[in-house]
Amino acid sequence: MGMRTRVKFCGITRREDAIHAARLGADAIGLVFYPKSPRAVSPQQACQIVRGLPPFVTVVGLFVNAAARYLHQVLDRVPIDILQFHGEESPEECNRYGRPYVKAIRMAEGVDLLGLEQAYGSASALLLDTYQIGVAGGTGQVFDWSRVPEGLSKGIILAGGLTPENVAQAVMKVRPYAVDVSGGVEQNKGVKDAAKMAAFMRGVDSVN
Ligand SMILES: O=C(O)c1ccccc1NCC(=O)[C@H](O)[C@H](O)COP(=O)(O)O
Repeated sequence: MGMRTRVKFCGITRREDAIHAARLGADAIGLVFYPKSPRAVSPQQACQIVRGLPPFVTVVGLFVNAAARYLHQVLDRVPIDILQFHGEESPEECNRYGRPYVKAIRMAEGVDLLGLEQAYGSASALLLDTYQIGVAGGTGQVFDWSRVPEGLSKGIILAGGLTPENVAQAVMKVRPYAVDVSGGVEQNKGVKDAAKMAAFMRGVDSVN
């Protein structure tokens, strides 16, 4: 049996969704600190969401080209375990906070993943997300999974348009370290659907 694929539920805005994620055995929840996102949370909301979360559920703080000052403000207030940079942050910027981080790569045409893996050598993992002009992330669209090259040495976090229906196929095809989902388990933007979250976990477990 191979290693179990980790699961991250991203764009959590309600405490009950965070607790449900933990009960289902999710490995991580993502909080979006990007004011333009419909799933954005303030530091205060974030603290309420993670309060009472059981241990060993990783809290990921997602930022898009954020000012260092804002990022420090969030880190001072919210117990974040790992940063996710979802914009055009350079490796130097990602390293500036002395915290583990994941770098999101939008799968635009011609993207050189092997080169990016070298450039972001200090990243814990690369997160691969769908490229859509003018949208920073949370597109709800899949990209062509066959574009993930073999020979990457870091774990891949697969994102972009995953759903309870397609996640098993995605895991079989890409064999990622983890899968990351937002829109595919929502009722409305920012509001997760408990049944869809459970179905998503079952989809992942069906392959492991
Ligand atoms: O969720 C957002 O609104 C968002 C905005 C800007 C940058 C990133 C954003 N979300 C990132 C994610 O939630 C994940 O990449 C997600 O797994 C992909 O989203 P989805 O296709 O909806 O599953």
